[in-house]
Amino acid sequence: MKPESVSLHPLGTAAAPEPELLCIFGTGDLGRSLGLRLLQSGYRVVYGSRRPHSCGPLPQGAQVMSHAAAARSASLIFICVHREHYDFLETMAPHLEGKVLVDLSNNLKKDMYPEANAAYLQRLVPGAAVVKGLNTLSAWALQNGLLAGKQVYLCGNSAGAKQAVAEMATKLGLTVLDRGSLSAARELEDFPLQLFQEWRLPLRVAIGITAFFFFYLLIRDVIYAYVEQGKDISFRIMVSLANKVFPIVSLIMLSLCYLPGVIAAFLQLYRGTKYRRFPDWLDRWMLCRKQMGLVALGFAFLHAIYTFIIPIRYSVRHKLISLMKDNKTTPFYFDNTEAWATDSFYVLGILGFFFYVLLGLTSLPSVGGSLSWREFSFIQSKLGHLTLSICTAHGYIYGWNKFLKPSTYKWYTPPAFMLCLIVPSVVLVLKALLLLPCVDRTLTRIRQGWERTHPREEMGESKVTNL
Ligand SMILES: NC(=O)C1=CN([C@@H]2O[C@H](COP(=O)(O)OP(=O)(O)OC[C@H]3O[C@@H](n4cnc5c(N)ncnc54)[C@H](OP(=O)(O)O)[C@@H]3O)[C@@H](O)[C@H]2O)C=CC1
Ligand SMILES: [Fe+3]
Repeated sequence: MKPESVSLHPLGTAAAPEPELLCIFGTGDLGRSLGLRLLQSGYRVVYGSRRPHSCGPLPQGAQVMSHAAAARSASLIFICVHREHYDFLETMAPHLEGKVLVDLSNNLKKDMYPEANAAYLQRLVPGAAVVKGLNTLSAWALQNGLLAGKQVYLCGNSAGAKQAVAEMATKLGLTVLDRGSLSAARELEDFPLQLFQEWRLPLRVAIGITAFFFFYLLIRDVIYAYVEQGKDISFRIMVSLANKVFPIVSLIMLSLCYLPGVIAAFLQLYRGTKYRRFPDWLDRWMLCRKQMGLVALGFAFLHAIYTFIIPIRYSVRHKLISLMKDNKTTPFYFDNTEAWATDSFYVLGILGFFFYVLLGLTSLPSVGGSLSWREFSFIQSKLGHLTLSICTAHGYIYGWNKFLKPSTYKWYTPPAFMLCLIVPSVVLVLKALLLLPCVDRTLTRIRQGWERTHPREEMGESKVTNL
């Protein structure tokens, strides 16, 4: 029997379609990095350049031609040229008829031009479908392949054109978010200009608290010793003073993460509804809680590291050795209470830091994303308040025997650690009030949509409707 004929070609090779050809105008930083990434994702790339023969090194495998020739060969064109040079595209308009143009341009500052770059491009080339997007990427991220899961925005008037760009972006590993029509282009162009937007408030608060406590401690510790005792202990600025400032800032910042939640709860209780907007300042505060927490964690890290180096400092070693040499060791009786206090102080510090790190880890998108909403809110709220309680207790135990000593109040001022306990204590007391069964029940009902209507408001409203 004759055997059945078998194809000697590997499966599907003969039928494999040629990879799609994409065009890039501009052989600058962005053009080159984007081309490289597209080639690595399996596309073919053709560059359109003013100087096809002298445009410098391009990614291996890419072709380079004049703008017109490159535009003819592809249906999707990335415009990697600064807006200032877009005018050449007007003369190119006949070659760009029916093409999808991706505008990746950014400006140096907001409102530089009366219209968005993408709208300007659409006006220059009315026959093309302009899509604004990918402009939040950087040439550096493209070059180094740091794209996985990164969110990019698109907008444009043609659904088909947006679909084509979205498919390409997904293939690069990006997550695409459609922001609607081309009228959103200005908003998209403003995104890259927002420099660390969510970090500004937390950083400003952290710098403010750090500066205040640094000078407060400088006056109380260093200047006081110089003026009252004639001692120069300015070297303490480097470690002792810094290691007092860091935990203080950390604890205050941590409590500032939980204070807006507590204020919001009281506001909801007072208003008897959750359907009224919070004041703007509270909204803004709530939105930067994660950043506040991370700044707090940073300062806690510094405190932990600084604490480790204390025993190896020159001044500490000097003090110990001179005590031993002079044989001036004062009788050192064992005090059980003191032992309990110091051990508890260290243990609370360690536990507090451990929960702090746990909180920080759950704020990472990769970890937080794997948790359900209940798990996430349990960790951020219950574990958060537990961390705050432990760290506050750490602070109280630090000063347990100092509160009543007159020598603590140099120049009639309270020590810094006492001041820093005010905000966390207030937060914890308010939180404890919210946990009272009667308050908690009402708050839970409000959060489930129940509303306490004010008879006066009702009357007012009915009066208005009667008029
Ligand atoms: N660099 C980045 O990380 C990012 C840049 N962008 C945006 O991408 C665009 C390009 O940026 P970038 O690549 O950094 O800039 P470059 O200055 O590195 O490159 C711009 C390219 O535009 C072309 N070009 C310059 N002048 C003209 C002209 N008169 N007419 C026609 N083409 C011209 C040139 O290519 P040729 O000589 O081949 O014609 C040049 O290489 C900008 O709008 C920028 O805002 C957006 C996101 C990130
Ligand atoms: Fe501490």
